[in-house]
Amino acid sequence: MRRADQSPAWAALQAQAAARPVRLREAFAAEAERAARWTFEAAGLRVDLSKNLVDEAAAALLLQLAQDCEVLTQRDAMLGGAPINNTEGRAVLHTALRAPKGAATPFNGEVHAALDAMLGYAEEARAGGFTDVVHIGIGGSDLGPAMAVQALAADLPAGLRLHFVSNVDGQELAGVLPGLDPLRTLFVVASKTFTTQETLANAQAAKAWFLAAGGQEVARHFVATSSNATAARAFGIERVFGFWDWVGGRYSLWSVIGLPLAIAIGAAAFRQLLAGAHAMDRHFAEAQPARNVPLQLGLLDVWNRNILGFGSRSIAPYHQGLRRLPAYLQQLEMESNGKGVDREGRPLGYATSPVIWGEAGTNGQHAYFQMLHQGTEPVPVEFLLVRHPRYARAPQGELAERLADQHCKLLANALAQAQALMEGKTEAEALGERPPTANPDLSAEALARHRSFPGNRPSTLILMDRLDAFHLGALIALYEHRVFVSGAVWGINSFDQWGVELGKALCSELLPRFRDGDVTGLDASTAAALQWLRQSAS
Ligand SMILES: O=P(O)(O)OC[C@H]1O[C@](O)(CO)[C@@H](O)[C@@H]1O
Repeated sequence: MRRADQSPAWAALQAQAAARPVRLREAFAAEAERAARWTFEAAGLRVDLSKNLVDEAAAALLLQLAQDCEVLTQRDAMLGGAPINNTEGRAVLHTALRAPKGAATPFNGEVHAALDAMLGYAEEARAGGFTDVVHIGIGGSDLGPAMAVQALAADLPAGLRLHFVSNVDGQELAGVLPGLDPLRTLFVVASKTFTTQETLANAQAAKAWFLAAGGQEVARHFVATSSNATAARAFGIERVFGFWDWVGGRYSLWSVIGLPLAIAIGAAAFRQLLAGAHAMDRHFAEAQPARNVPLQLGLLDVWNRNILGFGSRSIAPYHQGLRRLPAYLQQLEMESNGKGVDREGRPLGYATSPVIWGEAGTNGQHAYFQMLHQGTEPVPVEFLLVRHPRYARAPQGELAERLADQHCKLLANALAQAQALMEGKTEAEALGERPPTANPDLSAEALARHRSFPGNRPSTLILMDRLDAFHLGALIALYEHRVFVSGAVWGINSFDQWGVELGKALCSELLPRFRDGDVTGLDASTAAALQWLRQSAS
């Protein structure tokens, strides 16, 4: 299997970008079919790549690159259950979690037994008189359910509140507990390993609060989702929903880690989430390379990162329910592809994961879009738009009209931003403008330079009819597979995360020093900070 830089297409892509850079204004003027050509459909999602700096020559070379790097062979190995997480000797089978019952996918029987048990319990909990569910987990054991519960808030039953506690900073838990009735609260402790410092600390504290506040029947009020049932039981939790080592933390929403989401939206909707993801899996497995959306997106990511040199990508969901999507995607992409060596441990000579960041629209517009439009470094932006809003309680009368109008404003803002990034404004176009707030002493030419926009800044539109469980499942699976594709081209293992270990180990060494004040052997900066923090804490 070749690595990206061993493919002849690699150098050809660099040459292509240097010799024939794409100018979007001109490309749209010259290509009547450009929007249609670069718009793809999969599993209910419509993805428009036409405002990216790509052309037919680049597309052909990217497909050649994918072929040389055997991306589709790697895809088939993943789907078939080969141990592609080579540093941990594990298969990577989150796709098996959303395959329908009876499908010829690995572990189908075990998967559906665990799913049925989890969904059966979710329905039990929904009917069990709980008013609050507190989910305690971090990283992949938090971000997926936390993001999805917000995204599907319209499906939550009245009278049920979901809380997510992840940070070891006790202020988060302390902000949640006081509003709770221990007799009507369910705690779900989620940790694949059941060794994670933050989760265990929060779970211990929650249990202590529960007992002190008059809670009884820990077995009814605390359940766990973990692949380490022994540790969960040692912690004192009887009911443990298990899963397998071939489910990576950041790919675990589809497993029992999705329990709080299942409680929030119900078993039927959770199955819809799986169905949406499975529809995307099938598309990824079966669609022709030229129309395969995850493949095309993953290759575009390589083009943007390595050939055009863009160091980050901004996620702009124009949907308040998707406000945690950027955080979710940060883990998905940066923990998966933030690697510096290839699968054999050889250093890479090229960049991997971009920085992923963003904020829900339109809020981001009033914060950092200035930089996106006029900053010195172009940042590809991904706009997510939903045609029909959904509300937990349908607004009535004038409010309904006003909110419908606001939805149009939301969508118009998203399209306008993408347009502005692409079209820009030349100095000549800006020359005649002098807004009342402009300094009268500034020359017309200088002002025009301040008010012009370089344009030609790439963006992608991802559209869907409505944000329901099916479409959310498809969307997340789309992102999972595109991350897989870029990782496969880069020749890296996208499914381990050794980079988180050093900090964890050093934290364990530092923690006792906070108690005894011993700074022996520490670097001067760490020692000084630790001593200062100990003093100010007392
Ligand atoms: O589910 P666990 O084992 O508590 O791990 C939580 C998270 O911690 C990490 O290992 C990183 O520290 C993630 O990969 C994982 O999602």
